[in-house]
Amino acid sequence: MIMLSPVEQPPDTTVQLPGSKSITNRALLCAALAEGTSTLTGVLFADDTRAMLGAITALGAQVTVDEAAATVTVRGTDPRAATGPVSVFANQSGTTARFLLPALALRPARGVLDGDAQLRARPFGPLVEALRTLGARVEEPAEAGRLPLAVTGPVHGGRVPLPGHLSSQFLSGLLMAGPLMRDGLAVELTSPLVSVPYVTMTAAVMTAFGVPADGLGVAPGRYRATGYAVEPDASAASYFLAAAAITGGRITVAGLGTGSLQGDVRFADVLERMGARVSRDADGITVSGGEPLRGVDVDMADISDTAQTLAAVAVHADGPTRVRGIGFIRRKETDRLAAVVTELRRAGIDAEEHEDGFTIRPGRPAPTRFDTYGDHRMAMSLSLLSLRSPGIEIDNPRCVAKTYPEFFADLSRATARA
Ligand SMILES: O=C(O)C1=C[C@@H](OP(=O)(O)O)[C@@H](O)[C@H](O)C1
Ligand SMILES: C=C(OP(=O)(O)O)C(=O)O
Repeated sequence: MIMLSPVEQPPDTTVQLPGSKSITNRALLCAALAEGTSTLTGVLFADDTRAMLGAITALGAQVTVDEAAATVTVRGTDPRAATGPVSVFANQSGTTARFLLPALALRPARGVLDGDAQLRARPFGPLVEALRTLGARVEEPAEAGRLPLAVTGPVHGGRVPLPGHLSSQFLSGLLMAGPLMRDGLAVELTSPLVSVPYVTMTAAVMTAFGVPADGLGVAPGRYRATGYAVEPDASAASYFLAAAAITGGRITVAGLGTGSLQGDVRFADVLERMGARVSRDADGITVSGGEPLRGVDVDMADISDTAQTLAAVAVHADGPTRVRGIGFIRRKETDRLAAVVTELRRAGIDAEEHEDGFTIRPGRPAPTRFDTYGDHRMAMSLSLLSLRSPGIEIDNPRCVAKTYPEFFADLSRATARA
């Protein structure tokens, strides 16, 4: 449990955040599949990226880590030449699991993929079906469409139908393995794609490793080793930008410029619509207190990792906030719609769950010990309620280690609290 106290004065600071989880895990996988040795800088070290480091090592890549310098070198491998069985444990990491399964399917040997209980509860069915269509044998020893899974390739590639409404990670994972498939890959989406900017990010990272890709297909080819600088994490940035909006202070997130690959930088646009003052340049994003915050009606299907952050901001607005388009976040680390509404109600806030989102009405949070459901984003978002209200406690705060082990220390420093 961690107890947080309100800020004494609004922050006025610049923060340097750890590297993007999503970009780190893409760059690690592309480097692992590349010819030659790549050097990645600005790398995130957290549970999710450690899971990916373990996974690419199991694939046969040679990895050297310099955590203090946030640097990893990766000598790539060709999984198509693999001989023996391997097993990969993705822990709680959706990206690691959904990106690794297609990579394991490149191997002409058996690969087993598993994760912890939280990840075992998340869907893999569309990926299982797609890999079968592409020529792999997939065993589902527990439950259909759930981890653990065992895959034996090699996949030959070609055309494949894929639903898009559950997660974009299936598409990203298939695309990254695509160039190593004999026939390349052409995906036909059978339902609307969620989290679209993450697929654009996938294509951008693939292109940086020498394989031009669009968001739906890729020709056969090899990745080339490269030097790659990972941007700071834009989802992590949402907590700091929200803190500035809630307190009326100023926080600049360095290194997240207008050219960012991460869709979640658009969380700042939502704050701007709520009345916060936002400025962006090539080096960073700044939020500084503007007018009193207004409620908004917003579709967050592209930036759903920031929906819980917005719920915390919405508590401090002067009218209701309605968030739409994110029914699929019920299948993340927890049912995030139910969790955020349940916890805000626990603090006496008027919050309502909808099939596709939630409505939050402003209020003053009562002293509350919040449950986090083992979801790092519940912990990080709910901690923002402490900025202006006393008596806020967060249960199991260590769950932030999934993507941001130093979150509480960094938030305390940025908002000048002990
Ligand atoms: O591809 C990625 O890096 C991610 C895609 C998103 O997941 P979905 O596509 O499942 O929404 C996001 O929530 C997750 O944190 C990271
Ligand atoms: C949903 C998330 O992660 P993943 O799907 O990569 O486990 C997240 O980081 O909020």
